[in-house]
Amino acid sequence: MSNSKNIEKLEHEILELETIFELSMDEIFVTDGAGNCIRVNPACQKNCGKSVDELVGRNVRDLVAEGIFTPSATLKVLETKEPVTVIQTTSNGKRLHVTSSPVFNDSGELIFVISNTIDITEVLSLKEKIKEMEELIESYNIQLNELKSNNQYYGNKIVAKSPSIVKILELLGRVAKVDSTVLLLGESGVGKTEIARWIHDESTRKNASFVEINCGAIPPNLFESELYGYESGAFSGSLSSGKKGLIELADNGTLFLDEIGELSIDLQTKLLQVIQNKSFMRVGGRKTKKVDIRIIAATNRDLDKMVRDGAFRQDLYYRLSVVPIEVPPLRDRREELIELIFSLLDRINAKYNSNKMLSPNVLEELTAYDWPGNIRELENTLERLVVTTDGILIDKGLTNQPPAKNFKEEPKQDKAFYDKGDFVAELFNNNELSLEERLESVEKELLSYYMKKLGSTRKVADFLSSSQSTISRKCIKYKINRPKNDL
Ligand SMILES: Nc1ncnc2c1ncn2[C@@H]1O[C@H](COP(=O)(O)OP(=O)(O)OP(=O)(O)O)[C@@H](O)[C@H]1O
Repeated sequence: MSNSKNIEKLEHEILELETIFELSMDEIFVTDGAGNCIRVNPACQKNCGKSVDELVGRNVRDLVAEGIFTPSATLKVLETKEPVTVIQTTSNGKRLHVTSSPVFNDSGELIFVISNTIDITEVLSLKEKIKEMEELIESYNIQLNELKSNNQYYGNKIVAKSPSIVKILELLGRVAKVDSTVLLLGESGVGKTEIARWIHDESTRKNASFVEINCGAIPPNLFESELYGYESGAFSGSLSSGKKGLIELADNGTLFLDEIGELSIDLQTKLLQVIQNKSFMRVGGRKTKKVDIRIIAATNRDLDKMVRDGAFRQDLYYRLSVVPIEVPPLRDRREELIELIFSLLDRINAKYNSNKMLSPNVLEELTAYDWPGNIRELENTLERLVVTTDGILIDKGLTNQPPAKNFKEEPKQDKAFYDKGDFVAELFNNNELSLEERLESVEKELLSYYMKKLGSTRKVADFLSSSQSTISRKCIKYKINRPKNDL
């Protein structure tokens, strides 16, 4: 090959190498054997905030002394004459992975140090986040195991850590074995139903039914047929086979009379007869039936005052309050707030097949809040946090969304539904209607009522213990108006 051809080839190779050097996204930093920068590519600007001109000619000792980067892999190579890798921090906060290698001449003198630098700021910050998350999971696991072992005596479902609840459950554990009637008093959402179920599960009746009657939700004109059942042909529209009432369904088990304070005096009288005689007669029947039931009643009303005001029968009150128990509100049970939060979160995660966790900040916010709506309000709030958070970590708490209202409380006090006597009469008296049509008209009436009252499918689903998708589907089916912003 001629000389000129050789020069041309060399020039081409130099151009090729220079282009690679200039365009490399990773920084290449070259010093002489004394640590003076003789070459660096433009990638240095984003790594340490200095341009090529500001670095070439400078000694690495000065650059380290000025805090432009530290530590220097070049200096270590100058000391050890060996290739070195370090994690470097620069003056503009970047974290760099730097590998430096020595280059020797034929006489073994170190003539260059060549450093290759990769920006790993993002990788390191992700690594730190993963480590934090792992530590968080570990701390939650420890807390969870502690909670589980503390809670063994009361089973996994019911949280009992505060001295007041522990005392109540100890007493009720003994009462559960005998058939004494228990009256559970306390604000709405404090866990009266949960405790009633627990008594049933602890009793010898646990293999028979636990039948819950919400006394405030049964329309008065259906009370007898619901509670006592009816014989075939008892009234037009009744099932030809007759129907067992709730009292009969609870035979050998527990009858839980929730919201007992909502019963009218007339219905109180009927109930008293059942409790006294442990017997009843189906509507349209001729024979009384004996039942073996254990009664537990609950209310958030002041029954004592209702008796004084003549709104509740004194004899029924005495019958029910053999063992009266005042369930304290959540604000007086702060010791078990964290346990409750974890237990409810577990339940909600299982419901949504998710695995969300609370950040320490949100946990702190939840434990500092007063929870006027008690455990149900806490449960609703947690459920909302779970369904509205995208990632696995719930890190936005109450400040961004006010705690869920205690939806169940409001309509329970409202008697508007009971005024629909005509609607109920039509259901029973219009013989043209099939069973399907009658059921649909009840469903439509219920949903229109609660949509008006509560204003969103989510709240109605919550109140009626259904899913939001079911309520939405039924609203569409029955052409029930939904607010524009209904989520
Ligand atoms: N000790 C507890 N441990 C775990 N969950 C609980 C506990 N107490 C209550 N809950 C949960 O809190 C919610 C409200 O409790 P519950 O329905 O028993 O309250 P309540 O006093 O009967 O309310 P209301 O008077 O409105 O009927 C339920 O979802 C229940 O499962």
